[in-house]
Amino acid sequence: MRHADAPAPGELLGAHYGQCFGCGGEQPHGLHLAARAGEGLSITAEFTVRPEHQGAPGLAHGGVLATALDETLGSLNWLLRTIAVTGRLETDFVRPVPVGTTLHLAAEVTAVAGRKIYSTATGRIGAPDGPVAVRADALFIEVKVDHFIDHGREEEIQAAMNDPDQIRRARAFEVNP
Ligand SMILES: CCCCCCCC/C=C\CCCCCCCC(=O)SCCNC(=O)CCNC(=O)[C@H](O)C(C)(C)COP(=O)(O)OP(=O)(O)OC[C@H]1O[C@@H](n2cnc3c(N)ncnc32)[C@H](O)[C@@H]1OP(=O)(O)O
Repeated sequence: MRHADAPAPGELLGAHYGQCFGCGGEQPHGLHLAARAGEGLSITAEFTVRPEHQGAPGLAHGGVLATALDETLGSLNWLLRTIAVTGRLETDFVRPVPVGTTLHLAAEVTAVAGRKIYSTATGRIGAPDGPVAVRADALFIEVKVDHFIDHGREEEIQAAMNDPDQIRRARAFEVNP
């Protein structure tokens, strides 16, 4: 079920962490992916491929495209107000994606079973109804905030803990009645 306090359909979701390679605004080479809440348990997102994202000349690296899918699927957490990490990500690369392309991504939750959140996403070239370039199916696993505190490098964890905005976000996610 979509959480009662989930962002409204159409609302832009901010970054869950400023240094995130997928969505963070403070990460110069990151994807700067911008996600928006959809209806029900769905999300849309856009990501424009820049020269620093190349694999082959003029084409996006597959791992970067997998990151865009991972980040979009991870954004579904905002609708469940659950903290979850990627356990499994199965990706289909259907078409090459040139530098300069805006990839239009759409993701939805397909099932939740205990801590397991199943979801699926597509990325289309140039427009929300453009040709499909990438697809992914994922399994995210719900974790407590301790997951990050226990495993993250000390200096970034300390910086995050000293950032009231970051703490507020973490707490907001953990409240999941
Ligand atoms: C003050 C600090 C503030 C910080 C605040 C931060 C707030 C941020 C908010 C939001 C952050 C979101 C960030 C999103 C970023 C984008 C998404 C990513 O890229 S995430 C990074 C990549 N992923 C990992 O690094 C996971 C590494 N893996 C693990 O840590 C563990 O393996 C983990 C947590 C995923 C599972 O470990 P277990 O010990 O908790 O649980 P077990 O019992 O193993 O699994 C639970 C169930 O899931 C299944 N499962 C687990 N992994 C599976 C897999 N790979 N395939 C199939 N099933 C799997 C198991 O079979 C089990 O199922 P059964 O309950 O028995 O039915």
